[in-house]
Amino acid sequence: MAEHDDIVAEEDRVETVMEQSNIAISVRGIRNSFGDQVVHDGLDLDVRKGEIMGVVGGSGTGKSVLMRAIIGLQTPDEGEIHVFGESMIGRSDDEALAIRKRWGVLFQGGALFSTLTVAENVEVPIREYYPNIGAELRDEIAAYKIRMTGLPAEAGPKYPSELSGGMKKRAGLARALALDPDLLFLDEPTAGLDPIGAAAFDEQTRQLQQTLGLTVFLITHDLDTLYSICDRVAVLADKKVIAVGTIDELLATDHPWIQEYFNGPRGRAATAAVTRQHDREQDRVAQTSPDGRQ
Ligand SMILES: Nc1ncnc2c1ncn2[C@@H]1O[C@H](COP(=O)(O)OP(=O)(O)OP(=O)(O)O)[C@@H](O)[C@H]1O
Repeated sequence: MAEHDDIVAEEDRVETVMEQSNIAISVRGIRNSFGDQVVHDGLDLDVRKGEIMGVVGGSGTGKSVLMRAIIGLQTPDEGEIHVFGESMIGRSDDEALAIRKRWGVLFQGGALFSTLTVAENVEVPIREYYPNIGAELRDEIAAYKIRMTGLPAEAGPKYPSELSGGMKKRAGLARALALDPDLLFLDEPTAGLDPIGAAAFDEQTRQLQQTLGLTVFLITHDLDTLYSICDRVAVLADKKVIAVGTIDELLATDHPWIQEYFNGPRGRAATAAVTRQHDREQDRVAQTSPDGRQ
């Protein structure tokens, strides 16, 4: 009997290790507060490697605070946060450095330095983390990242004030990609963009995620973004993550906020848009495949 228990315990341990090796971000039981205001209490979340995890919730539910806690800008009162298996809480800056180099962050609004050009902004993390890289290589990397995000090369010498909203977001994305990250944090990347610009930004994010094998933690209020590019969605409410899953899985829950959010008029419009897009793609495939010749 004891032997059987040992085998079961060992199997559980192996399963846990394997499961964890597939996890990029693990958050367990965190509590975040500001004075008397408790923003999170007992919040858990796992983000799998290689997925785009959308993070939604009403205004003030603590989506940005959660992101800031994961990247070490906010120290939780309690709980554990692991990124790529490394504990992020209670680490010195030096100890956290190796992990910090593996992520890039696009803050709300882009957060570009207004006195630096786009290229200089992209070079900031390179200067910070790799001070021995020379100016010529730094310039080359910046130019490459700028092109990668769909900006024209001429954007490099421009200042943020000379860019449109969409270009600013792309410049912020180029800076987030400067160190070839494995993990990308995007805080409301399409906020303030017109629908065409937002769809183009989503498409860019999806392409980058697929070609670079990125894991993406994406805070958004944009239903189109959730439907078109997120593999799973985490819903914040009541100081916790109340549900995680594909949109279909979330729709199967009966939480009133989730139902209201995804089944309200905007949710239905986003579903209809995705269905139309899907039908168009099916038609295109049917018309171009030899079997589908009409
Ligand atoms: N530095 C801070 N000091 C005090 N309170 C803060 C601080 N940062 C965030 N908060 C509070 O924490 C709560 C959660 O804020 P957060 O910005 O994470 O919300 P959010 O879900 O991202 O909201 P939104 O969707 O409106 O961007 C808010 O009530 C906010 O006022």
